[in-house]
Amino acid sequence: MSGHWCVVPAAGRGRRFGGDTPKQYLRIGDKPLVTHTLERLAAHSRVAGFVLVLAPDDATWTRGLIEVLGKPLLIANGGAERADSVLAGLRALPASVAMEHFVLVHDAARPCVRAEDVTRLIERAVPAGGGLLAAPLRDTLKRADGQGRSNGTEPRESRWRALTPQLFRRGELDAALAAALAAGVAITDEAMAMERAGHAPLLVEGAEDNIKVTTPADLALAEFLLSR
Ligand SMILES: Nc1ccn([C@@H]2O[C@H](COP(=O)(O)OP(=O)(O)OP(=O)(O)O)[C@@H](O)[C@H]2O)c(=O)n1
Ligand SMILES: C[C@](O)(CO)[C@H](O)COP(=O)(O)O
Repeated sequence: MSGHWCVVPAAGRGRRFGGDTPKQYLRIGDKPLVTHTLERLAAHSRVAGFVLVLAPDDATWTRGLIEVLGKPLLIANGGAERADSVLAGLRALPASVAMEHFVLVHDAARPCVRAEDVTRLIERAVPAGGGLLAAPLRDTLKRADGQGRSNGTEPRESRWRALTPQLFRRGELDAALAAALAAGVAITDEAMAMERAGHAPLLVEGAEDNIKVTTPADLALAEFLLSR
């Protein structure tokens, strides 16, 4: 059974997190957040290797930092936005990864991803032509008026929160991201670029605890989740 390479965007600055150290290099226990993410994915039998996308000036953070057991790890330079970084990562994949082969994209900032969710995504999204882990919205959704008050309630039926990994054919995702970036469209996940290109990504329900570390409170929650 063949494996899938994974592009891991890790070139962000963590502005919402604050502080001088980009959040992906903050330590949880004895290792940086990004290493937890890579090791969790590397333990999955269907993950073949990684392209880790780093900010060009992050070399000092990564020296000797990333030991991922037993799987190839390539490095690519990230861009201004996450979508730029993901496209750079796709273009750094080995030539052995054919354009029709499915590749995973997973945020470095999501260290709690569950192996069974990655398995479910691969098994369901490959036959469907591509898809993403997502969680159905279970809270009531309010629309803010800009002055800190609610001025309405959004329908939550058929509303899902996109997670990662997301899984698409290398060539189709490259083309969709390149087209969206060329058109100046602000793309926040791979599925958005694929939707814009006319695809219908499969929503594969994933665990709510596959959190993205965005704020200090998220880091504390990730530390708890990883300690279980
Ligand atoms: N130009 C960018 C921006 C983000 N990312 C990565 O994409 C993932 C999700 O992005 P986010 O959580 O927004 O991280 P930051 O962009 O660092 O956060 P902020 O928006 O608060 O600066 C992270 O692993 C981040 O490192 C990236 O590779 N390249
Ligand atoms: C890709 C993502 O994690 C799906 O929810 C999210 O869009 C990333 O957003 P960010 O602002 O780049 O963290």
